Amino acid sequence: MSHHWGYGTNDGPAKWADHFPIANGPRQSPINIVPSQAQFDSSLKPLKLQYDASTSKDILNNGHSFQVNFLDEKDNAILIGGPITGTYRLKQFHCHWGASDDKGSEHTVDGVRYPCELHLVHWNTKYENFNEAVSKPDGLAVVGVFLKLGSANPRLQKVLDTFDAIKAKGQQTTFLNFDPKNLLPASLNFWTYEGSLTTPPLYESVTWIVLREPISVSSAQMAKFRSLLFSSEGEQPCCMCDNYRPPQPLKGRKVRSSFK
Ligand SMILES: Cc1cc(=S)c(O)co1
Ligand SMILES: [Zn+2]
Repeated sequence: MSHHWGYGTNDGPAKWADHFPIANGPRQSPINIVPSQAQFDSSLKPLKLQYDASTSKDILNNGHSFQVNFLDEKDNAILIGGPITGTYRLKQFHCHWGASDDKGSEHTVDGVRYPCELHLVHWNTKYENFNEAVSKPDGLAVVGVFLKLGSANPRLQKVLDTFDAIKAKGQQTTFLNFDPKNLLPASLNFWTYEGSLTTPPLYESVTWIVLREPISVSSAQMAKFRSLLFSSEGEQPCCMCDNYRPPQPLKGRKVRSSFK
């Protein structure tokens, strides 16, 4: 049976180890990235996000975040190159954000927190499907993109415009023809390290690819993220915010960079 977990005082990140002991494992995420300690690796290939024929399906409030789901029966939207070998398919993207603009990202850079972090989740097609891949050491590759306070982001606005239809946990609405490539920054320079899901079950199955260049988000757009609810319709409304896990111990892991 899947155990209830959340981001509150009684069920939040500090309590996750009670039911998911891997929370104290050797390759947990997120981490604080220290650029001066990252090692440039010239063997890293350029990152390729081939999303041309991406087929978004719907957008869901799953009680932890919003999630845009993609058809992944074919190689419509794939990730190749970078630190990975083989082909990984885009399954979904979601975000983590704060109750105020001074926090919200999961990864930090020299201790700096962004108001929001976007995760594009891909699974290794050497496995049958996402559910097979999600628990394997080389099962997933997640591209992380920081959102930095600034001008309003018109591409992001298309996602935010669906939020009134998915305000409560369990609500879902059709969301077709959205190309997440439009959410990427100009530069695909990245840091990479071996880590985990940042939510239970916290499987240590993720090759993390964190882009150095953030994309912009306005304070008003951040307020729209916070209009979502953790709670279901009819329950006491609980604002969906601070749905981020703080940085975890590096435990000797190396962070590599694709740039000098
Ligand atoms: C599969 C998956 C990955 C991440 S990073 C998350 O937050 C939830 O689910
Ligand atoms: Zn995530």
